Amino acid sequence: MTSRPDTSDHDNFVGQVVNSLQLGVMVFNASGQIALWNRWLEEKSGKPAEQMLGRNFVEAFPYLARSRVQQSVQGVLTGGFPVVLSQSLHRAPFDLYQQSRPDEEPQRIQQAIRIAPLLGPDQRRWCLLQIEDVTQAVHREEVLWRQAEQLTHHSYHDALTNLPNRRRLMEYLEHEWGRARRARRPLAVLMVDIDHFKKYNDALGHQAGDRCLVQIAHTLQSTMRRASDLITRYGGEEFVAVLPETDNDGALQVAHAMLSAVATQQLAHPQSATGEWVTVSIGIACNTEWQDVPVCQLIEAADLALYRAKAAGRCRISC
Ligand SMILES: Nc1nc2c(ncn2[C@@H]2O[C@H](COP(=O)(O)OP(=O)(O)OP(=O)(O)O)[C@@H](O)[C@H]2O)c(=O)[nH]1
Repeated sequence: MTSRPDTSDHDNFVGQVVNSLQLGVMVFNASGQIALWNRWLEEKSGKPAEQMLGRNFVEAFPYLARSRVQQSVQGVLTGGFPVVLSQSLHRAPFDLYQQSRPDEEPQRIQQAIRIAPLLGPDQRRWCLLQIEDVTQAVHREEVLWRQAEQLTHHSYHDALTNLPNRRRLMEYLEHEWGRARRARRPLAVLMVDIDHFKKYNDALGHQAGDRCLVQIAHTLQSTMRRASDLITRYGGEEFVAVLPETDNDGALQVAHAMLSAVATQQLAHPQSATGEWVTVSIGIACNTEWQDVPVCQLIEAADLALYRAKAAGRCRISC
């Protein structure tokens, strides 16, 4: 059972309750003047109630003139409909600060704001504005977002080279392949493979092999010219590039750029039968004759072309 304090002490008691709340409570009277400013607000704003009571919204918060908060207070006083301001759109409208430790800089409080109508003692509509400190919730949300972004990045990128991985390749290729088929536009797939890479590992060690893969990955990436071009690590020492809006001639140009970019690196390969530097072979498949085949056939065609480039002596391109 709850008991009600003596009526004479009631106002003091309500005042005590309001000042003990761990949230900001502000009340505007029917003329829009601040009629209540609780202790939480005094502490977080550094402004005592005596300084704030009787002031209207714009006078008290000039930095919120014509803001969504001011409009909402006015809307509640005139229309009487409660408003909740989304914390992601209106994170910290009021100048309120929290200092966790004396030696720390005060941090601006992230705020969730509710504005609701009240029936005032003058029987007119007043406005209650509550401010909740949601700094920790916002911080947790940001951490979760960052983690989700990292997870997405890891599931679509290769850990060694940081290039998009095979999963990303297949999703992108399906998408672009569908578009190219619908619009009857060209699309090219290039399969790139490092020559004699097993011998490179055997001669220089697996870690040197890893460094070589990273360098070749970045070199191939540097040859991608359009925003829609995508180079991916297909697996092992194989890379696949997707070039939308690119016909066979365009694909040949990119493949030649890849061969020379790799040659320019002059990565010594002591065991290569092809030359003294690391080289790559490239197979090209273009969709002109493949309008109605599934995407895996385009990859297979590029793979076959790559096989021909290898068989013909490596460090070359085959279409
Ligand atoms: N260091 C390193 N080696 C890898 C990685 N992935 C695949 N390899 C190696 O790449 C080599 C590929 O060998 P093969 O498929 O025989 O091809 P290759 O030696 O390049 O010969 P060709 O392609 O015919 O020129 C294997 O020795 C794999 O172990 C990797 O992430 N790091």
